[in-house]
Amino acid sequence: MEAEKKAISLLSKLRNELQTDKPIVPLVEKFVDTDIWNQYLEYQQSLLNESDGKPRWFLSPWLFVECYMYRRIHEAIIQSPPIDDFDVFKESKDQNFFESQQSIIALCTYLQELMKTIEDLEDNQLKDEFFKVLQISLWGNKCDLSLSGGDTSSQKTNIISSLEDLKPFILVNDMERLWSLLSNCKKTRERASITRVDIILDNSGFELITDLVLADFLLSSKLATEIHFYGKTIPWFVSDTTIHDFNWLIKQLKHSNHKWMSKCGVNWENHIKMGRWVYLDHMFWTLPHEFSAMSQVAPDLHAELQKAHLILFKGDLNYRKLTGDRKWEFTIPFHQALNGFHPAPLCSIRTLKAEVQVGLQPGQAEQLSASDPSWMTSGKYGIFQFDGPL
Ligand SMILES: O=P(O)(O)OC[C@H]1O[C@](O)(CO)[C@@H](O)[C@@H]1O
Ligand SMILES: [Mn+2]
Repeated sequence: MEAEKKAISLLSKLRNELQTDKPIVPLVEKFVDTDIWNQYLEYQQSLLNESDGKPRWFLSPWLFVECYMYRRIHEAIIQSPPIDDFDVFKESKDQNFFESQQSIIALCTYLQELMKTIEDLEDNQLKDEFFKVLQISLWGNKCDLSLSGGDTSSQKTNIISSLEDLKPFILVNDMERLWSLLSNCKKTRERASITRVDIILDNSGFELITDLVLADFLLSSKLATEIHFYGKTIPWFVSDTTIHDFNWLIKQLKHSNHKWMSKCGVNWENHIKMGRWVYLDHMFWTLPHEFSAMSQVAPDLHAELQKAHLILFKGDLNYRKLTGDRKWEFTIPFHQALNGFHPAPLCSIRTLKAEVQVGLQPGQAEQLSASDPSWMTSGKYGIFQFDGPL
């Protein structure tokens, strides 16, 4: 109880700093990333003129301040042993999973049915199925909890039957290019050589299920032979996946009473055991840096990603970090907005929740603004935006 009281008082202090636009203060508790965070704060300070004073909540870049808020929430927890490994968002993440049960059952059933015939599918049928699981994973990204302030945001309808109706909401659609890349890898792959797809995960609960369905499909269709998943080392943006969420979810499936749900759980655990699926994390994903800084700030991670044949970045926050969260012209090429970040061919799979979007056709953004003013932030629109081999 003493620890809880302490954490709550630290969190109240944080809320007060935020609400009254106080200066952003350095982190105090020693942790693996403390020095890097404090250096980044100094860098933000260096961008200001003398007269502008200190970085502050209402004034500093949103990407930085929003990441900092989640890192300070974590600081309040690690400063309060013995509850220093408590995940303040765990309850809402689990709730999202349980509330999405029906959709999860539908997905697991769909996947297991597909598995029965996958070996016999013609190329064009396989491509159709690939596009389906990609779209499932895209719309799975609607269900994050940070947009709703942690309120429930689960998937209650059957996503598979909605795919056709949702197609007009895909603003950039590079699915064909993903197919070309992976089907080419499959055709030209020598025996025993590998095709590795890395998935930079976003939210736990329903979205994670959709990502695992995609990952399982990639293996079963032989479009890939190995999947590396990246999650977060600390609770992040309410719903993001940590190793505990990842393991918890697979266990939930495995022990489910539903035949196909538990089959998925068993298969997925097996993928992990056999090393076909590898879960990794790295502190870089919970730093405030944009991805073009990765080769400098986290060269080991950058070198690791270079070994992938394709990297899929799930979610809105990853898109903001890919593009540096800048006020880009809507028509600027994605490649340019990446600002030199290209460890391997990569694709953003994201529903739009923040005001950054590049690579649109001339006039497309203007048309959207006229017909649907909240198009950039409602999560209603989505993209598959690919930056191919150089
Ligand atoms: O889980 P996702 O798709 O990264 O969404 C997180 C997004 O939600 C917000 O926290 C609130 O809209 C954005 O700032 C952030 O980019
Ligand atoms: Mn998220």
